[in-house]
Amino acid sequence: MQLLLRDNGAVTSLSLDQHRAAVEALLAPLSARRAIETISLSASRIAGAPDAYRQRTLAHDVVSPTDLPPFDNSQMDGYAVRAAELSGASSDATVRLRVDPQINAGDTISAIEPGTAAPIMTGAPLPAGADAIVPIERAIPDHFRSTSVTDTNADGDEALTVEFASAPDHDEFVRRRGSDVAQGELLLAAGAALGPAQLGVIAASGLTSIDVLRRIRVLLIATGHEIREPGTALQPGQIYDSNSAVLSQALIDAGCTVVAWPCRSDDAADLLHIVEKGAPTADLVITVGGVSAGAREVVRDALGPLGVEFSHVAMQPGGPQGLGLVEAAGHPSGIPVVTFPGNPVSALVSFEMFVRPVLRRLAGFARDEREVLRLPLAESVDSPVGKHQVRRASIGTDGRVRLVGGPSSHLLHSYAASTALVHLPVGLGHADAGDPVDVWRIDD
Ligand SMILES: Nc1nc2c(c(=O)[nH]1)N[C@H]1C(S)=C(S)[C@@H](COP(=O)(O)OP(=O)(O)OC[C@H]3O[C@@H](n4cnc5c(N)ncnc54)[C@H](O)[C@@H]3O)O[C@H]1N2
Ligand code: MOO
Repeated sequence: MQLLLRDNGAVTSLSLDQHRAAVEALLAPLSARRAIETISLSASRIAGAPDAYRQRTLAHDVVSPTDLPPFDNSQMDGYAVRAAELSGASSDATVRLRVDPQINAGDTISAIEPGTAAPIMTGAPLPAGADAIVPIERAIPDHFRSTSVTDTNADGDEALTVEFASAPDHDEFVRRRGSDVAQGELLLAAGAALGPAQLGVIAASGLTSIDVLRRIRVLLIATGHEIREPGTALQPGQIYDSNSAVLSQALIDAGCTVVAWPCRSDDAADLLHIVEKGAPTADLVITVGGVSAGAREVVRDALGPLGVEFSHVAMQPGGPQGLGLVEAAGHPSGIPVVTFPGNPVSALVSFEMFVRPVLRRLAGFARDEREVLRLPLAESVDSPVGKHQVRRASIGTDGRVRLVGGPSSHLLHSYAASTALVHLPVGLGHADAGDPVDVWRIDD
């Protein structure tokens, strides 16, 4: 690996917007490089392997192979009629029609004779000759009768009949073939996120496989001599690795796949080994920890000489940030590397602020940014004037926002108890109870 694009320079100070723009520019080429994969579709597959279908976006436009609905059919349980035959019907002058055989959903397409009405169920094919449906509630009688029942008409003929006291409009309660989407029309556009309705319309059209964008593959490297895997015994001074869990889940939620490969060492060679081995099958490397001002900072020591540039962003938590392109096998232009600070709250806030929106845009989600609410504070708050501070909070039933825990970036438990992030921008310094602040909901 060698230095690409960036020089290993001194730490620069950046505004939040400057770092956001830098991350966006670094990751932008990922959209052009994304491979396509074909996934098979069926309800049993979706239920059996839900992860394969979650947070997916279409690689190409999909054209409908069929009309939907595929044939004219009834929108109501009722009678299929010729509307013109009932044009004079009123409560004073009802029109009586002979009842044809019943048509159920799934029956083949039949026909009605003039002067007849066919009992028809919702979704059943409209018989030839009919051009309107009268719901059963508007027929006399307002319930279906057995074919063994007969009425005697004025001529003395015995037949099952039905009366109508009003005239339907032409096409009333008829669902015309192709009225949802016609064969050859765009079924779903490239980039469409596949939610329930999108997967449903693909199934309705009879398609059994679709091309989707391959997920962005992230090599996630939590670092630190002190971190250990939960479930193993801790020596004094060691802690369990929470950042691997925090960011794996955050990345999966953003539509990525993750290889979490912690570096439980402060030795730059160990980190470089992980990058070298993991990068060929990844699109993006995210490291956590090892970037501040300590005597040994594994990320800074290992990746600084390779071109990753470290800066201090005017944000708290999440001040120490880094990014760059690092040469790696399988990446002719270098693999993008984003480095987060190690405090777990700093790492997750960094992800929220800089990476989540870009990854969601790359994944094609219409809602890439968090929803911003403007809500009054339930209490006064102080913030560092020169920094954009992000506090953890919850939204009360009174619509006021209550801070959860203090500003320190080790308070992961407070984050876990929060439903919102509160933004206290550069220059604010102090806000009183009742003052409005920008709030992101994070409880979706
Ligand atoms: N003299 C200075 N000290 C520090 C500065 C500074 O500017 N000058 N910045 C502080 C800020 S702000 C932050 S944030 C941290 C960032 O430090 P690092 O990115 O180098 O992270 P570490 O030192 O490796 O860890 C910080 C903290 O987080 C814990 N940690 C790390 N990894 C994990 C993990 N996977 N799971 C759970 N907890 C983890 C680690 O034990 C430390 O307590 O630096 C400040 N210092
Ligand atoms: O900026 Mo550090 O991320 O506050 O704790």
